[in-house]
Amino acid sequence: MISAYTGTQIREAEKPLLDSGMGAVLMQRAARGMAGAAIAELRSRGHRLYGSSVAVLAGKGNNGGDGLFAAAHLAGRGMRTTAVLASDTAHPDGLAAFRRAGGRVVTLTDANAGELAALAGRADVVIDALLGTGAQGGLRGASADLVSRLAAGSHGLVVACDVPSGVDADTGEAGGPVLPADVTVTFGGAKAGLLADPGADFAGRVVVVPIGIEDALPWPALRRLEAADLAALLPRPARRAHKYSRGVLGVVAGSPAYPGAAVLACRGALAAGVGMVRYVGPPEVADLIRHSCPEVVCSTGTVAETHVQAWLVGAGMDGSDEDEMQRVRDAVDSGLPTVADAGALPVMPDVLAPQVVLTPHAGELATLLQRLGADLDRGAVEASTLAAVRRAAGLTEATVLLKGASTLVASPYQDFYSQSEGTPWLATAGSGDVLAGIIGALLAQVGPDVGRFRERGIDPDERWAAIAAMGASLHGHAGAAAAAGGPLTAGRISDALPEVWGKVSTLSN
Ligand SMILES: NC(=O)C1=CN([C@@H]2O[C@H](COP(=O)(O)OP(=O)(O)OC[C@H]3O[C@@H](n4cnc5c(N)ncnc54)[C@H](O)[C@@H]3O)[C@@H](O)[C@H]2O)[C@@H](O)CC1
Ligand SMILES: Nc1ncnc2c1ncn2[C@@H]1O[C@H](COP(=O)(O)OP(=O)(O)O)[C@@H](O)[C@H]1O
Ligand SMILES: [K+]
Repeated sequence: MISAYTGTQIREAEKPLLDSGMGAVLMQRAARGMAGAAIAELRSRGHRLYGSSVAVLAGKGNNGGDGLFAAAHLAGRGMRTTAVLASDTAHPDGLAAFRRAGGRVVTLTDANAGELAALAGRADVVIDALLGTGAQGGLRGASADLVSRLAAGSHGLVVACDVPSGVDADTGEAGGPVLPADVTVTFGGAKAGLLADPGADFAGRVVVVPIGIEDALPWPALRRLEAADLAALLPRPARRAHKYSRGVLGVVAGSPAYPGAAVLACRGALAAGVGMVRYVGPPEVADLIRHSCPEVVCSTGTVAETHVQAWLVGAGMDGSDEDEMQRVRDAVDSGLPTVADAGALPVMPDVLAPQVVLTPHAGELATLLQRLGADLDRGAVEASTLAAVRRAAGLTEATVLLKGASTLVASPYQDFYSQSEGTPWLATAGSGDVLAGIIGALLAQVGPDVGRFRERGIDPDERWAAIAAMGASLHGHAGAAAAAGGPLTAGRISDALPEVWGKVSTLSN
């Protein structure tokens, strides 16, 4: 499990060490770690260290200090180093070390931003150390101008110091121009803003450098399940298992206009190991399901008549069929774990419960939040994904999964996840229906098994968020495997899932 923290959490963990006079030691650890990561990245790209050039963009705070010390280490390894100071002041010890190591120093002004962007653009490595966790808002003035020009032109490898400058470490919001990093070297623990869009767009690969504060870190602001977590949490059928003991998922989905969504959701669920799928809905949709996936048991019954462990509602529903909408409401009212997607979202009661997993994309989340009184549109959700998904979980008391390049999951309590195993090829029609099917299948199988989660350090009351995150992770892994670098159609995510599941679940912990 990857744990990520807010800047405030990291500062609080650092405080006892800073109070005991260890500040310089922490900075040295950070700077050494950053220099090491830059060297490793350069070598992996076939560069020789000696004679390569590095430009460090240094702000006036401790982030700039880290960057200057790291550049001093690189100068000591034979690299040609230039520091672009963003203001007249710089971290005094960092600057002194940099000068002693033979680095060249230039100061940014409004007049020379273009010239210095060109200079930095010619360096083999750019270290972005303008702003870190102490940033208030995005880059401004000449620094913003420098970064805009650098980002727009050609440049070498970009290593961000702690966070890409201008990305809010807590939220991932970007309040101005940001230089996209190839690698972000972050200190003491990952920052939540590196795992949430738009921050994740700029972070590149994230490398965490321990600096000695790790034991003092609190409960993380955001977590990411890794393959080992999936291995521990995914169900395995017992020897005496039968289809009912393995979990049955009820599906209320599809409409005469969108029957395919129901098929894709059922196929996702079947591929995710559920014992049985029971479909209840209009005969036209049931006919297509019978033809496309004969494993599904179809009926026209009510929710009360259908014995299941979990429900999937809403995929491909357009709200035109009142019987279907009644089934959606009944499924949610049943109190069983329920994944509610697409057409179910507009008819959800305002207040739900954590075993209801809502799966909006950004546009649907904006509509949901507007209904609950918030004044924000799709763009505002996309600019502030973590805050938006948290707000939705807080208001609805449901588990909310926000789909996107990074998929965020918020429980209404304190657990938050970000999964990003997928590929942009997953942005294809029907992909979300498959995700709903996978999550529904997991809810039916592992929803009742609180022990499994407790053993993995997950509070049983918070397991719904973990299950949603497991679904997003499997969906991403399967999508990446199926795409294999090329285009993808949604049905192939399900086709790839059993093999991905098999590989992941045999990993040892
Ligand atoms: N506290 C510590 O001992 C450690 C801190 N570390 C580094 O220190 C960083 C935090 O340092 P600081 O608290 O000095 O903060 P920063 O270096 O992130 O920035 C703060 C400085 O920038 C100015 N500033 C804030 N927002 C601005 C904006 N939008 N535009 C222009 N200037 C702005 C502030 O006035 C302040 O002078 C971390 O990100 C990390 O890189 C590491 O060295 C590890 C140890
Ligand atoms: N750029 C992207 N990178 C990775 N995954 C993505 C990207 N865009 C979308 N996805 C994933 O693809 C799925 C799309 O779901 P959704 O928007 O509901 O599509 P649909 O309604 O067509 O089924 C979600 O799981 C989402 O996280
Ligand atoms: K930075």
